[in-house]
Amino acid sequence: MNSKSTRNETVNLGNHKETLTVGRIDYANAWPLFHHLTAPNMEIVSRVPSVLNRLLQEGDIQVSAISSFSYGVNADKYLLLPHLSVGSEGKVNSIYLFLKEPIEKVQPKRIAVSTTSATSVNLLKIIMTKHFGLEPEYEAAEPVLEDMLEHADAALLIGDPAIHASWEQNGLHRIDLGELWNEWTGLAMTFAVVAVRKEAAEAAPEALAAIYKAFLAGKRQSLADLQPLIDKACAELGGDAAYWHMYFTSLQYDFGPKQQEGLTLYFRYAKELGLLEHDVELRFYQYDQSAE
Ligand SMILES: C=C(O[C@@H]1C=C(C(=O)O)C=C[C@H]1O)C(=O)O
Repeated sequence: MNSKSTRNETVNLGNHKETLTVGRIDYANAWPLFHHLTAPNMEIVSRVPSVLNRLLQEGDIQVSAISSFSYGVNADKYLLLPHLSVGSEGKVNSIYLFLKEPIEKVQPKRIAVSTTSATSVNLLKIIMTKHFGLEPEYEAAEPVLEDMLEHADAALLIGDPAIHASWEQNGLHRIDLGELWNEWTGLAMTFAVVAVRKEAAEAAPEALAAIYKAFLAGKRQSLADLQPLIDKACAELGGDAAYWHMYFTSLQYDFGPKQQEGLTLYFRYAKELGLLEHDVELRFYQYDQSAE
């Protein structure tokens, strides 16, 4: 083999194995999907959900965990990676509306909502309108509870800041949005999905197949032994092992018929209220082992 053909071989390999950038949600809720995720031809960027939503929408990254609402907005451009999500059927423990007064007693007029969220902000609007029959004003705010409540009657937090606020003795009332959704509709709620841009799925099928396989393997490994995640959470976020065991086992990471039913109803309500412009169909990436 002369040096020319060797070089060509390398170039060909390079074309086939394009690198994809994968967006990772920067909160504990997504750790079971990402903690063990490794694949060749992959770079990872860690951000809060709203930033990942924008990076994937603008094509700056090709694959990402995103707010499920953002899938609803961009469904024509994305495919869902099957069997991957972050959600709950009941308490989610990290998506809370904190209120100065119980909602049965005082109707909130102004609600500050975290700039990091898309799914939960719109879920809150659905719940306020359709469940409580209320039309409060919403203002986007950085996720700092005290500041949010300076000008508002209630505040929506998600992710790690919501967990930390739930540990404080702040005298606030709180509503767990996953729990309320489940009591109201009887269904599960999916807050995050993992999506790929269609053109990336076409351009880099091998890299995508390898990353998808790594996602499934990494999730399986995380759920088979939660201890490394629990240890990391105690060290980085505080709290004790019992709390984090409860937290990771309350969340759901699959995206089966139950989760799809709940998310489909959420998209229907969002469309009814004008929060989404279109009906949303769930369309999936077809994993093809021979593509690897
Ligand atoms: C479970 C959670 O769900 C998160 C909520 C999101 C949203 O509201 O847009 C996005 C991603 C999820 O990881 C959480 O915040 O803890």
